[in-house]
Amino acid sequence: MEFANVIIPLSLDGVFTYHIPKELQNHIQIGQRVVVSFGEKKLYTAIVESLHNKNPELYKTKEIYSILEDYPLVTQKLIEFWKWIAEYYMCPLGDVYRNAFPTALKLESETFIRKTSQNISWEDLDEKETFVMQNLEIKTSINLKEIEAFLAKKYIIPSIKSLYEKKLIELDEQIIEKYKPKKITYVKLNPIFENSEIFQKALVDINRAEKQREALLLFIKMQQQRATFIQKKMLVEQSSPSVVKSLIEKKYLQEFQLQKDRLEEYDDHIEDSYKLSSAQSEVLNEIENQFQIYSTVLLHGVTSSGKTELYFQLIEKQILNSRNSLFLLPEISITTQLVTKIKKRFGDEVGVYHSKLSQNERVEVWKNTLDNKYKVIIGARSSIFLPLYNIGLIIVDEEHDSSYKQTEIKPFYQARDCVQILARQNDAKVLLGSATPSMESFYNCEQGKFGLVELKERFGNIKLPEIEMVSLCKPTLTPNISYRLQEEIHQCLTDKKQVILFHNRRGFSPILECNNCGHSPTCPNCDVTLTYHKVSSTLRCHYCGYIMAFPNSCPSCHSHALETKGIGTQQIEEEVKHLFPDAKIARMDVDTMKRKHAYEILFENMALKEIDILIGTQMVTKGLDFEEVQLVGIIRSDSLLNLPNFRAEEKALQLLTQVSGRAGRRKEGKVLIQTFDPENPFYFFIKENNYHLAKEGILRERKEYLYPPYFRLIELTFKHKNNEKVKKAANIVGDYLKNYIQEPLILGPEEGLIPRINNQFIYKILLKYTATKSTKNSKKYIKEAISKLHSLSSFRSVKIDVDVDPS
Ligand SMILES: Nc1ncnc2c1ncn2[C@@H]1O[C@H](COP(=O)(O)OP(=O)(O)OP(=O)(O)O)[C@@H](O)[C@H]1O
Ligand SMILES: [Zn+2]
Repeated sequence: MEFANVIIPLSLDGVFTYHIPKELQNHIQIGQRVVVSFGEKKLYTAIVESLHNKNPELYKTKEIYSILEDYPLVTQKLIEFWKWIAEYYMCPLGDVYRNAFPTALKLESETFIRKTSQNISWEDLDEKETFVMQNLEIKTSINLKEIEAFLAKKYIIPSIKSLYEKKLIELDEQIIEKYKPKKITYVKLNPIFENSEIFQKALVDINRAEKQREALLLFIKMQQQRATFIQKKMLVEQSSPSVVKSLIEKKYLQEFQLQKDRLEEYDDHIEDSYKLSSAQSEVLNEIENQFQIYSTVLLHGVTSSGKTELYFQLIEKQILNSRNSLFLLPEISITTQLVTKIKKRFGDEVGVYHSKLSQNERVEVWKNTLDNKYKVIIGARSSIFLPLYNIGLIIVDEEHDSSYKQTEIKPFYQARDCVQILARQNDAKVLLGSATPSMESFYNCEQGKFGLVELKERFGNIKLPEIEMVSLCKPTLTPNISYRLQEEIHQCLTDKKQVILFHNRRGFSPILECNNCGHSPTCPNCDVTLTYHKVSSTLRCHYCGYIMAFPNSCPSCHSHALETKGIGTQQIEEEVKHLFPDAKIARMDVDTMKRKHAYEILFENMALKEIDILIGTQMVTKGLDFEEVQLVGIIRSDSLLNLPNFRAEEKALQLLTQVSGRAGRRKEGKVLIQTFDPENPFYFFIKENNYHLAKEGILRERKEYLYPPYFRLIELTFKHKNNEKVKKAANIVGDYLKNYIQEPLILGPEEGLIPRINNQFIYKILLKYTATKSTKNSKKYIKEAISKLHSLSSFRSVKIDVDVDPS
C-alpha cells in the first residue's frame, strides 16, 4: 500500500492521508505509531488508521517520516472503539486519541537548540547566556526543558531569543522518546569458572582478600538457593559496594542488565476463594442464568452483601475458560482496599490502571495488556481504552458513581455506557453492580435490555443499620453536633467501636462575609464567592485558582466586622476534638489525602483501630469495608438535596444509602442523620432502607419533566470573553435548532449557573430526545448549527462544548 490514513493528536475530526515512502511500504500496519509533520513543520506521533492506494486528488500528500516500532501499539478493535466514541460523544477523533493513549507514547516535538559555527565572544554574553552556551559546550544539543535545570523559567525564552539573534545557536527539531524502561543490574559468575578446576584455583588466588572470598562464596550460595539471576543490589546489601566492585573488576563476576516492569511483582501468598453463603450462591447462579439471556446484568445488592466475592468468583470462572476480565472502579485511589483484595486473590496476573500512575507505569500497563499478560485488569474509567484482549467479562462496580463520566477533558464519555460497545466487540458479558443502582440501569432492566438480580441480605445476615433523624432546629451541643449525636458517639467509643462522620464540604469556614454591609469577596475572574483557607490565611477561587490575602477590612465598606461562615470538615474536626479530647480522630478529604500513600496509611490505621472517629467528605462514602464501624453520623444532609441538578435527589439518595452502609457491617449498627427538615418525605424511604420505593418516586418525576432515563440530553456550552458575542452565538445556534426541535425538547439559551468562569461568559442550550428515535437527527442538526455559526468569521472564536448524556 502506498498511502496511510493516520490519526493525529490534535483537536481535529477524522483522519489524514500521508504517502508511505518506498522503504517503509512493507513495514506499516494498522495501529502502528508513525511520525508525521502537520501544520508548520511540527512533528507528531500519529496512529495508522488504514492503508490504501487512493492518491487524494485535491492535495499533495506529505510523507511519513518514520515508524517508531515495527508492530502496532493500538489494536484494530481499539481504533473502532475510538471512532465510536468520537461519533457518539460528538468529539474530534484526534481528541479521543489524545486522551486515550499514554502521553509518553505520543512523542513530542520539542524544540532543541544547538551551537552554530559562529565564534563566541564570551565577554558579549550576559550571565544567563553564558550558562546556556557553556552547556552547549558539553552537550551538542539540549532542549528547553533541560535548560530549566540551571535557568529560571522566565529567563529561558529571552536568553534563547537573544542568542538566536546573535546567531550563536540554531533551533533543531528532534524527537525524544520519553519512556525509558527501568533496567535492573544483575551479576553472574564469569563463565570461565563453570570449570570447577579453574574455580578452585581462583578461590585459592583470592584467599588473601578475605572479604572478597566471602562475598564470592555467598554469591555461589545465593545462586544455588534461587536458581535465578542475582540482583547486584542484593549481593551489595549482604557484603559491601567496594567488595562487589572489586569482584567485578577482577573479573570473577560479570554485570549485566535486564529490563524490569516498574510495577512491583506480587509475591505474597495467594488466598483461596471464600465459601459463598447460600444467598450468595443463589445469586451467583442467577447471574449466570441471566447471562444466557442478557449480555448485561444489573446486580442490585445491599451494602455489605458480599458483591465483591461474587465478582471474584465470576473472574475465576473466566480464567478457567482462558478469558480475561476487566474490573472497573469509580476512582481507584479511593478503592485501595479493593486493589489489595484482588491482588491477594489473583497475584501478579492483575494489571492496575488509573490516573495516579506515572507516565512510565502507564506505558508498562499498556504494553503488558497488549502482550496479554493480565488475566484481570482493574482500573478507573480510562482503562476502557487499554488494548484489551480476549475479554470475557466486564464488571462495573458502584455503577451509579458519577466519576464514570469524564467531565473536564474531551471526550466527555460515560465509561459505564461505553463498556456496552467493548462487550459487543469482544463477545463479553457485562455485570453492573451497586447497592444503589442508577435510574438509567433500572430503566434498562424494565425495558428488557438488562437482566436484574437482587441480593437483599447483608453477608452474615446482619441487619441493615437503624436510621434515626435528628432535627437541627432544636438547640445543639456545639454548632454542628447535636446532643443525640454526642451521646451516640460517646456510647460507641465506650464500646470501643469506630465512628464515621460525613460532611460534604472540605476546608474550614468556606465563606467570608462582612457583618456590616453583607459583602462577600468574589473572584475577579469568575462569578463565585472566594473560599477561605485557614491554614494559608487566603481567599481562593476553586474555579480559576485566583488567590488573595485575607483582607484586614471589608473591601466594600472598610468595616472590620468580617466573619467566616459556613462549615467544612476542618471545623467539624475541631468541634469533635473539643468534645472528645481523648479520642483518636482522623480526617479524610482532598486536603489530607494528597500525600503519597495517604490512603494506605489511613486504611491501615482504621483497620488497626488507631482511629476512633473518621471525619470526611464523599470519600468516606465509597466502598469502605471496616468491621468495627458501628456508627455513622451525617452532619447536615440538607445541602445534599439543594443542588441545582435534576439528579440531586438521586445522588442524595445514593450518597446517604452508601454512607449509612459503612455502619454495622459485622453487627447491626446505627446511623444518625442531622437535618433542618426531618419531616421531608424524602427521608421516609431512607429510614425504611427502601431503595425501590424511593426510586419509583424519582422515576415518576423524571418522566413527567422529560429527563433521563426517559429522555436523553445533549448540552451545548458556549464560552467567550465577550458577553454580547457569546449570547448572540448561542441565540444563532438556538434559532437554527428550533427549526427542527421544538420546546419543550429544547431549553435555552440560558446563562450558565455560574455565568462567568475564568473571564469566559457562559451560555447553555439543553436538548432532549427520546432514547429510541432521533439520536442521529439531533446530532446532525447540532453539527449543522455549529458549522453554520463558525462559518461567520466573527463567531469563530466562540468555543462550543457538546456534552452528550451530561451528568
Ligand atoms: N462468602 C464470604 N465469606 C466470608 N466473608 C465474606 C463472604 N462474602 C463477603 N464477605 C465479607 O463481607 C464483607 C462485605 O462484603 P463486600 O465488601 O463485598 O460488600 P459489598 O456488597 O461490596 O458492599 P458495598 O456495596 O457496601 O461495598 C467483606 O468484609 C467481605 O470480606
Ligand atoms: Zn475565579
